[in-house]
Amino acid sequence: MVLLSGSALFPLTIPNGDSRSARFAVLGGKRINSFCYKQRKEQRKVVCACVASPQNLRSDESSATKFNDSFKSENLSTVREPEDDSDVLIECRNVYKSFGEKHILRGVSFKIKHGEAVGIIGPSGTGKSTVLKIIAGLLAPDTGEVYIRGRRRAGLISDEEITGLRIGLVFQSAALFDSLTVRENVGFLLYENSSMPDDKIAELVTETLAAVGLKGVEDRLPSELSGGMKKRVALARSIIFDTTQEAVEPE
Ligand SMILES: Nc1ncnc2c1ncn2[C@@H]1O[C@H](COP(=O)(O)OP(=O)(O)OP(=O)(O)O)[C@@H](O)[C@H]1O
Repeated sequence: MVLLSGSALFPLTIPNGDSRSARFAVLGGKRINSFCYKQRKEQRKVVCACVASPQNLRSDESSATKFNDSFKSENLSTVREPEDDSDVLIECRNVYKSFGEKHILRGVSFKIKHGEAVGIIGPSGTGKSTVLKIIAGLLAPDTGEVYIRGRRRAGLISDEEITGLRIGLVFQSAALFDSLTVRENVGFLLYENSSMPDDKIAELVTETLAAVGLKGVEDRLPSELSGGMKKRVALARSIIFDTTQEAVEPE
């Protein structure tokens, strides 16, 4: 599962997406239509894409309230309610999150089924990335619960042993290691935590980069890439993380 965060990720093709449909939930604004993209592989992914309107720069409490009202009442919970809860991969139940006096999330509830693609759209500062960070386990909610495959996620990333599930989060800023090449960035987890031979890792890196539309950049440093290329490299890194679970040795 790969989560994407940030408006600058678009337009971006979604590799290996298998969703039959995708949904958008809108934070702090009007809902737009769901969209579909073509099935390309059997592998299942959930992609949460956050898109904020660049001209609507609000981060105050009123926009947060709107966001959550909209989020809860007319979007994720009602666009397409899963008929069968056994197929629910992610559930947020009445999640609240504040930063100091800023009440960002106020009772966010939704379910995402296995294989669905969901986008969260809304003005800047309304909490889209915060939702993703809570799902990924990088932030703990103040109150409320997050369930992944029916198991409660209690907090930060190290707390979970949810069998067979890894979450890759592509940040708005690509968060690459500046001093490592593209190959080393994308293959980082495998170089550090697997016994896979280097040439096999290099091969996987090249394949995954090709899947996100990048060829021949393996030996470049992040500083030699454009902003969009950096994001694709970050996406490739998340995909490798997602697709090579068996090769990675537990710490
Ligand atoms: N660690 C933090 N400490 C304090 N405030 C934070 C923290 N993380 C987020 N915020 C605040 O929470 C609000 C929501 O942030 P978030 O990044 O979730 O918004 P967003 O909807 O993803 O915005 P954008 O579209 O601009 O990326 C913002 O006002 C932000 O300043």
